[in-house]
Amino acid sequence: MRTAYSVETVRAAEQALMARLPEGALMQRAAAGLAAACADLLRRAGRVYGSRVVLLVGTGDNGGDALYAGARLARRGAGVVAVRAVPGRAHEGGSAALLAAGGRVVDGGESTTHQDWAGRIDLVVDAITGIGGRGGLRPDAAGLVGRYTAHGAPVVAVDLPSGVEADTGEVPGEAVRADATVTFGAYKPALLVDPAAERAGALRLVDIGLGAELPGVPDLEALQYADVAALLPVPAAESDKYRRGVVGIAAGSARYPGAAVLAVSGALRGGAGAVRYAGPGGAAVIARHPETLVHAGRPARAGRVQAWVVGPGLGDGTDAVAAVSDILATDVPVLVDADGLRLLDAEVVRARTAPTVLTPHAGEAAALLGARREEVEAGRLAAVRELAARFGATVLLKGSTTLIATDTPHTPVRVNPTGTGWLATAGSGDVLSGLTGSLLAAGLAPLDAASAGAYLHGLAARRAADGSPLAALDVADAIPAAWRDVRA
Ligand SMILES: NC(=O)C1=CN([C@@H]2O[C@H](COP(=O)(O)OP(=O)(O)OC[C@H]3O[C@@H](n4cnc5c(N)ncnc54)[C@H](O)[C@@H]3O)[C@@H](O)[C@H]2O)[C@@H](O)CC1
Ligand SMILES: [K+]
Repeated sequence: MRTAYSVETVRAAEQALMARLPEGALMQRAAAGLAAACADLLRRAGRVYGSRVVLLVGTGDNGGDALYAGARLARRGAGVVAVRAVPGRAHEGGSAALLAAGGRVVDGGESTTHQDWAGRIDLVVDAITGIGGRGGLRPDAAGLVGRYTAHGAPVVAVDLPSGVEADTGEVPGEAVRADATVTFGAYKPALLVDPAAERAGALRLVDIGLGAELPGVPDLEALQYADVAALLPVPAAESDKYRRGVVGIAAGSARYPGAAVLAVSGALRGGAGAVRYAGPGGAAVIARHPETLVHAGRPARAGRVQAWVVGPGLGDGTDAVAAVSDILATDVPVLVDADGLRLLDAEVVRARTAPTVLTPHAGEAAALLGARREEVEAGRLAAVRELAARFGATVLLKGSTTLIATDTPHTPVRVNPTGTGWLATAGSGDVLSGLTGSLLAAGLAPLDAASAGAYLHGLAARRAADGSPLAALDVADAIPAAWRDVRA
């Protein structure tokens, strides 16, 4: 499990650890890890000796980390120039160390030899702000970043790309775009949540001994292969199709019969023992998936299921309204997606005795919150938490970073690490809801079903796309391969 902690938690842990260590020890650990990461990058393109490194340093400890790391690189023969974002102000001990190692310290506006390096810089280290940064880069700092990154040298961010909001992943103004980020002690939420995360590049976590001081429950967590493998249902010797779980799908309409086929295609690969379809798309479903149990009438009369999926392609006619109300009235877990979300009443969802999972994209989430789509995209973490609280539900917010939150206090928000831009294709959400519903029917808890579903779906999409456009059914067809990857 990859975990991330808020700034407040990281600072508290650092305080506790620092109290037991000699002055400056933590910064030295951070600097050693940063220097090693920079040296790796320099070696990949050539060698450390004789390379040219520019450190963009702010006034705080983030700059201090870079200055001490720069001193280490200078001692290995790199040419290192620290450029101060604020004239005359940078971490004193770090500046002295760099100077003593043969590096230089200059102000942003100064005309010095390092400017002749333009186009010949091997590495830019961004250390303007770390967890102490607020409100996007200030204009002079942004100007400095623009000047030194214009020639395309690789950029390594220290702790965080400067200008992003550490706790939320928001990017309120100008921010650094890094090729790699070397972070200390723990991941911060911004490193896992877009739009900040896509500015961080490859992540490297440096152990500074903070682990024992961090609380057991993080703010965010991202499942990895082994975590997903442990969640996936495996049929026991005595299992039969009913014991493995039956998932009901209420999707599709005369206008959108394809949504029924897509949701069923996801559900068939999700571990439930049988898929029951209720709605007007039965003929299309059977034509593609003859193993489905179809029912043409209202879901209430479709027979017993262990979980329902309602919404994809349902439209907003009287049948759609009836399907949503029938299904929300049941005492089994329900996943509501797409058109179903437009017919939701928060009070009805809150009053349910069994769990409810909502799977909106940013536009649907915005409609549920009464906000603008851009607001949801800019503040994904706040949006998913707010929706979970308002509806008393588990909410999977789809998008460039898919997030899953529950309304249970002190439960980390899950970040899905898989996926591909090619997944932004019509019908792929229908496959995800079928798949996740199937995992619910197989007995996974809502948070686990949603996060394992998103993980498999993203992995299947990567396999199916392999660098080319894909269709939603391709994603469904690749789910078994993704499942095998995870369990391998
Ligand atoms: N606290 C600790 O124990 C450790 C901290 N470390 C480093 O220290 C960093 C935190 O240091 P600080 O608390 O000094 O804070 P930072 O160095 O992250 O930033 C604070 C400084 O940046 C300026 N600033 C804030 N917002 C700005 C903006 N938008 N544009 C330009 N300048 C801005 C502030 O005026 C302040 O002087 C961490 O991110 C990490 O890199 C590491 O050395 C490991 C140990
Ligand atoms: K930084």
